[in-house]
This record gives sequence, structure tokens and C-alpha cells, in this order.
Amino acid sequence: ILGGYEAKPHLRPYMASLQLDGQHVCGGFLIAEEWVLSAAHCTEETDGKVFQVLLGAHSLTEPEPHKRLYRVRAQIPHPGSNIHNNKDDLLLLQLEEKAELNVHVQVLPFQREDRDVAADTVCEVAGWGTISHSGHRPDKLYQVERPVISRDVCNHRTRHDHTITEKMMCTDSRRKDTCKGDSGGPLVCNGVAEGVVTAGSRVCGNYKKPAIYTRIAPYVAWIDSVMASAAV
Ligand SMILES: O=C(O)c1[nH]c2ccc(F)cc2c1NC(=O)[C@H]1C[C@@H]1c1ccccc1
Repeated sequence: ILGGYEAKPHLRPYMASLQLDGQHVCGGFLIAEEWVLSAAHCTEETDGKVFQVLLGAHSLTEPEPHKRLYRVRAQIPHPGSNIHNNKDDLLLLQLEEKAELNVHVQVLPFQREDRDVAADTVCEVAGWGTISHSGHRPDKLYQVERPVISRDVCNHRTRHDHTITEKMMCTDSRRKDTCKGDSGGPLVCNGVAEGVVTAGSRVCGNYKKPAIYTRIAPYVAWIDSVMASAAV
């Protein structure tokens, strides 16, 4: 998160850190007791290794009450996701057991109505991604507020040049922005998850390249069917 600030501990009890060998790789968030939603690109370069999911954390390293690392039973990337573009950049992770819900671990509702969030709506995004252009990796969760920008503005030739589909949305990236390591986290507007930070590599903090999110509402049928089919 660039240009943001340290989050109030445990005010975002849905936040997940996807880890490999104890290292944070991407964000994610709890959408059901045993399901985390993240970004499919985050599984690239992991040569088939399965993530572990850290829940209930504010600090990535310090011992905290209710902080717990969960094993993953299944990782299901959206079938349309691929390494060449940002399309269908979603990943569902089934935890090996239901997460123990408490004051520090809670589910975040996601938007089910497929309607664009109005431009200028101020949403918030949090993560353990880089907090400086030099790539400093924070130990604590950071957050930042960002206004939604219209798809037409985001698709301008000088911005993302008509690559933003109706299943994506954008926020202004002037100074304050998401960055590497924040991918997979939720864009929260009025307390509801509207988007997932895409994990395609992108420059951060440059107003000419707005942040891109996968909208969740267009994928409700896929999410519900995967959760229903794999229910333990
Ligand atoms: O965050 C992303 O956009 C992104 N997209 C990817 C694609 C493949 C892939 F193998 C990884 C990623 C990845 N995450 C990262 O590189 C994480 C490792 C880096 C990081 C940054 C800040 C703090 C901790 C760790």
C-alpha cells in the first residue's frame, strides 16, 4: 500500500495473508468459514506449492491472540484466468478446516448485485504489500482510501487503453495506491467487498496507470458453485 497508513489492529478481521514458507506472497479475504478469495496470478512462480493462509493477524511476525496459520485443502483458480492478461484473476482457497471465527477473524460479505460502483465512491483497500517505491515490505497491515474511477476514464488510450472489461473496475492511483503484495485483497466500498486487487504486475502510484480490480459480482455463480461442490 503506497501513501496509506498502518491499519487499526484487527478492524479488518477478514484479511488473509497467503504465505509460502512463512513468507507473505499475496492478500486475500475470508468469504466463508473455510473459504478465502484471492487472485489467480498469485499462484504463478509458486511451482505448484500450496499456500498457507494466515488469519487474525495485524503483524506478520509478532505473536498475537487469535492469529493462526491454516493449511489449504484446495486451491481453485478461475478457469478463465491466465498468465497473459488480467481476465478472471480470481483464486478460491478451501482451508483444511473451518476457520475459528472470533473478534479477530470474521467473514466479509461480497457484492452479489452486478452493478458498477459509481465513480468517485471512496472505497478502502488494505494489505501487507510494499509501502514505498523502494519496495519496503511492512510487518503490519496498511490501508488506504481510494476513489473509484469510471471504466471510460480507466480505458482511455493514455491509461489502460481499452483493456478494462465490464468484469473489472479501477481506482485512482495518484500517489496513494495498491502495490506488489496487496494483490488478492478486497476493495471494500460501504462495508462490502466489491473487487479483488488484480495480481498482474503493474506500476504503483502512477496516476496514468490506475489500480485494477476484478469485480466480484459477475463471479457470484462461480464462487457459489465451487463452495457448494466442495463443501465438507
Ligand atoms: O502482489 C502481486 O501483485 C503479485 N503478483 C504476483 C504474481 C506472481 C507471483 F508469484 C507473485 C505475485 C505477487 N506478489 C508478490 O510478488 C509478493 C512477493 C511480493 C511481496 C511484496 C510486498 C510484500 C511482501 C511480498
